[in-house]
Amino acid sequence: MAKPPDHVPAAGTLGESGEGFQVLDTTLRDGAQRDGISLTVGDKITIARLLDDYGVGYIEGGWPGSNPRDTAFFQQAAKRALLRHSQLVAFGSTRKPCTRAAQDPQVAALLRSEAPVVTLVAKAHDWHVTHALGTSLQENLDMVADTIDHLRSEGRRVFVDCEHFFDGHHANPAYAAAVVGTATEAGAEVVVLCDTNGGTLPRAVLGTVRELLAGTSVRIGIHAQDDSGCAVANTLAAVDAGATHVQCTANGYGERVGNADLFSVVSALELKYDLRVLPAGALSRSTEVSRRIAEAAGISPASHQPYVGSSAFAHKAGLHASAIAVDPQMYQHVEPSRVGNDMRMVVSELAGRSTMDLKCAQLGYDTRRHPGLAQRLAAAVKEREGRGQDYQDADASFELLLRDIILPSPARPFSVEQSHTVERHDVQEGVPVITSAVMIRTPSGGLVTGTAESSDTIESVHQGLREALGQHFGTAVEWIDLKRVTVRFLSDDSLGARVRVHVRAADAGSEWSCTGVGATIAEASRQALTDVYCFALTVRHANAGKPRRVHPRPGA
Ligand SMILES: CC(=O)SCCNC(=O)CCNC(=O)[C@H](O)C(C)(C)COP(=O)(O)OP(=O)(O)OC[C@H]1O[C@@H](n2cnc3c(N)ncnc32)[C@H](O)[C@@H]1OP(=O)(O)O
Ligand SMILES: CC(=O)C(=O)O
Repeated sequence: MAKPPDHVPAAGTLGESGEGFQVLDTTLRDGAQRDGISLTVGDKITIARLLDDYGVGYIEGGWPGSNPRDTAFFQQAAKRALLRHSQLVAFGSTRKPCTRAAQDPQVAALLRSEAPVVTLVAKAHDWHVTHALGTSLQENLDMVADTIDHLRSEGRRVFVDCEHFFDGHHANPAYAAAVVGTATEAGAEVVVLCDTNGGTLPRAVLGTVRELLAGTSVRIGIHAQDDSGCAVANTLAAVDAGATHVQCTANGYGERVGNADLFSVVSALELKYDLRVLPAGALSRSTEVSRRIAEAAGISPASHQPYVGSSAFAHKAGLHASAIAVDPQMYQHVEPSRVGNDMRMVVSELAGRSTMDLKCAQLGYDTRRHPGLAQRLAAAVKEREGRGQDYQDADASFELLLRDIILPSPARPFSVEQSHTVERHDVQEGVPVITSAVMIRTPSGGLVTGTAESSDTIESVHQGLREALGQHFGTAVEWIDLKRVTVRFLSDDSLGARVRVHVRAADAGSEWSCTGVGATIAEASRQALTDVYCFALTVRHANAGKPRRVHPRPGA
C-alpha cells in the first residue's frame, strides 16, 4: 500500500464523522447540472438518504431560491429532519454587486433554507469579475466579505467555492490569492479551489495548492470538473498538496462531462491513503449505493466505472486468468469486496484453460472432475466465436455448452428439429406479416410444432417456439419473459454477412442471457431463444431457490 502524504492525518486520528477530513457530496447540486438529469423532490430525498446512510460528512442539497424544487427540497429536509449523519449544505452565490448582503433576496433564500452550512460561489478570476460579473475587482472582494459576514452573523457555517480558481491564479495570482485571503479573514471555514472548466492538470493543481497553503492557515478544499479526464487525479493531487476537504458527486455526475467521482475518491482515500473518511464498514456498500443513486437519477450505471462498475473487476484475457488462479490480487489493484463489488470471469475467444476453470467454478461446476474439460471448452468457445458467436454477455449459453460437453446426451430438454420463417406483405394493412413454424423434439422423441404470426421476425420465432414448448411443457414456460433483445449485423470477409442476437430473459427469480448467430435474424434468434428455454427448463429449474457460488478462490 502506498504511503500517505506526510501532511495527511493518520488513520484513526480522525473523528467518527470525518471531521478531520471533509467529504462534501454535491450530487444534488452540481450532479443535477448534468444534461439528462432532472431530479424531483422525491428523487432528491432518496439520494440524500442514500448519501447520509453511506456517511459522507456534507451533502450539498441544491440552490434554494433558484427553482421551486430546490426550495421545496430544503423545506422538506428541515421539516423531516432528513439527515442523521451528514450536515446539509445550501449552495448560492455572493451577493449582487453594489448592494448589501442583508438586502439580497438570493442570500435571504439561503438563510430561509435553514441549512446549517452554506457554500458560496465567489469569482476568483479577475477576467470573470470585470467581464462576466461586470464589476470592479475591489467590489468583488467586498461582495465576498459582506456575504460571508452576513451569513455568519446569522449563525451559518460558510464554505467558499472559488470559481475558476486555477485559471484565475494562472492569469493573476495576486488577485486569486486576495479572494482566498478575503474569504479567510471574513471567517470562511473552508476555501475551496475550483477547477471550474476542468482544464487544469494534476501537476499544476499540486503546485498551486502547495504554494497557496504555504501562505494561509485556512482549510483548503478542492472541487474538480472532469473535462480533461483528470477530476479524480486533480482531487488527489490537491490532497497530496495538503487539501483536507474534497467535493465530489456520485458516479461523477455534473456539468458537461462531470465532476470527481465520489466513489473513486473515497475509495482512494480509504484504501490507498489509509484515511477514514466514511464511517466504519461504509466503503463496502459503495457499489450498492452507486447503483441505487444511478437508479434514482434515471441514469444507467456505467459498467466501466472504477471500483463500482460491473466490469471494474471483470477479467477477460487468458493470461490474466492464469495468474488469478494463483491469486486474484495479481490482476486487481484492490480486493473487490472492499467496495462491495465482485470479481467476474469473462468467457471469450481471448480465454484459455484458466478462464474456463474459474468460470466453471463460479457457475458451480468442478472442472477437476472432468480432465481436459477446460481445454475442450476453450477450443469450443474459440471455434464458435470465430463463426461470430459472442459469449461475453451470455453466461447461460456458455453453461449450456459446458453441460453439452460434460453430461451424457441428451443434455438438453428439447431440440429444434426444423424451423421456417416466411414473410409476406399484407397489402390491406400495409405491414409485413412474418410466419414462423418451429418443430421441436421432446425428451421422449415426440415431435411438436408451433406456429405464430407477427410483424416482427424475432417475435414471430419466439411465439412459434413458445407455442410448441407450451404443448409439451405446459405452464412451465409461461413465467419466462424477454427483457432485452439486441441484434448486431456482422460484416466479416471470411464469414460473409452474419447476424448475432443476444437475448436477456427473466423469470420471477432471476435473469439470464443467451446468444445466437446465423445467416438471418430468424436463424440467430431461434438459436438464442432455444438456449433461453433450454436454460430455463434445466439449469433454472434445478437451481430455483439455491444460491449460486460466485467467489471461487483457487483450490476452494
Ligand atoms: C460554476 C458553477 O457551476 S456555479 C453553479 C451554477 N448553477 C446554476 O447556475 C444553476 C441555478 N441557476 C439559476 O437557476 C439561475 O441562473 C439563477 C436563479 C441563479 C439566476 O438567474 P437570473 O437572475 O435569471 O440570472 P442569470 O442566470 O441570467 O445570471 C446570473 C446572474 O448572477 C451573477 N453572478 C454570477 N456569479 C456570481 C457571483 N459569484 N456572485 C454574484 N453574482 C454572480 C451574474 O453576473 C448574473 O447577474 P445579472 O443578473 O446582473 O446579469
Ligand atoms: C462551484 C463549481 O461548481 C465549479 O466551480 O465548478
